[in-house]
Amino acid sequence: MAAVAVQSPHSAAIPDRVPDLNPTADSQRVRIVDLAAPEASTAIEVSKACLENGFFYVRNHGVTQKVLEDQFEAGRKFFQLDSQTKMEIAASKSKHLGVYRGYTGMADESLDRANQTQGDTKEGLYIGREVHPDDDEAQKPFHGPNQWPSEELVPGFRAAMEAYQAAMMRLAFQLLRLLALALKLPPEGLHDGFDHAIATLRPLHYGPELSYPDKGIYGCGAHSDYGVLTILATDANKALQINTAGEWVYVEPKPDCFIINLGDILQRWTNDLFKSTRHRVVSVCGCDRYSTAFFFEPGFDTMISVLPQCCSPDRPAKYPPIKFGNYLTDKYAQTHSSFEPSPALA
Ligand SMILES: O=C(O)CCC(=O)C(=O)O
Ligand SMILES: [Fe+2]
Repeated sequence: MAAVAVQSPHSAAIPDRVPDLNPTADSQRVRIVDLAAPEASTAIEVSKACLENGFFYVRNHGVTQKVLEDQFEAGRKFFQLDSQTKMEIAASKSKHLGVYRGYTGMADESLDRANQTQGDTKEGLYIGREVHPDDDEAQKPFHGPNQWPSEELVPGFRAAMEAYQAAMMRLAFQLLRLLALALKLPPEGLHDGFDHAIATLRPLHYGPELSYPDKGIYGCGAHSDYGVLTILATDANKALQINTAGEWVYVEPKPDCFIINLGDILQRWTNDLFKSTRHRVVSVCGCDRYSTAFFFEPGFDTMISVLPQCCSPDRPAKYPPIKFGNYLTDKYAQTHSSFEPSPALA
C-alpha cells in the first residue's frame, strides 16, 4: 500500500476533538503474511489468521507501486468531478442491464442499518469484469459492461483501473491457493467455482465528516464482506476498525501491504472455521480518505456447499448448499438503497 504517496493533502488537519478515542490503537492482532516466503510456511500463517479473525496484511505481494498509485490517482480525479457528472454513470442506471456497476453517491449505502442514523459518509464506483452486452454471459445478473467516466473527463481512468483489476485478479488467485493449502487441500482445491469469478473493484472516497459512533454516524457502518476475500488498499489515514475479541481495534495502514479479509461466503463454506469479521470505518482525520476494495467472489452459478474437510461427526455441516448469485443479490438489496434485483431474479 502506498501509504505516503497517496496521503491526502489535508490529512495533517487533525481536528481538536476526535470522536472515538477508545479503540486499541494498534493492530497487533492482525498478522503480516510475507508472500515471498515459501508457500507451505505462508499457508500456515494464513491459516492462523483465518482461524483468529480473518484479517491479515500481505507484504511482497507483487503489485507494482505504479499500478497501485495510478489507480489511486485516477480515483481521486474521478471523485473530484461534480456530483451531477458522477451521477451520469450512477449504478442505479445500469439496473436495466441486470448489473450494478457505476457510481454510488454519499450516503447511498448504509452497511449497518440497525445502528446508523444516516448513510455512510462515502461515495464509490463499482467496476466489475467487463462483459460485452452481446455476450451470453451478459444475460446473467451482475454481468455486463461497466459504466466509465469519459476519457475527456478523466484521461487514463479506465486503463489505470483495468491494470489494477488485472493485478488484483492475480493476487486473489494466489491467495485462493493459500486458503486451499491452509485447509489442507491441494493448491488448486478451491479453484473450481471461480472460472467466472464475480470480481469487483470499488474505489472509495470518504468525505471529511467526522464519525460519531455514539450518534450512529460512520464513514462506513459495521459489516462483514459478502464474498470469499477482499483485498483492500488504503491511504495513510487510520480509520478501519475490526471487531475482534469483543473490542473494536484499528487496522492501521502499513506501507507496502494490502489488508486482506475473509468474507461471509468463505465462513459458510468452511462451516464457520474461517472467520468473516465485522469491520467499520470511523473517520477521525477530518480529511478526505481514499481506499480501494477488491471483492473476490465465486461465479454466479457456483453452488457453495460446506467443505467436507470442515465437517466431522462432532461438527456436522451447519448450512445447506446455496447458489452464490442468489445469496449476493439478497445482500445487495439489504444494504443499498438504489439497488433493485434485476428482472431475471425477481
Ligand atoms: O475503506 C475501508 O477501509 C473499508 C471499506 C470496506 O470495508 C468495504 O468497502 O467493504
Ligand atoms: Fe468491508
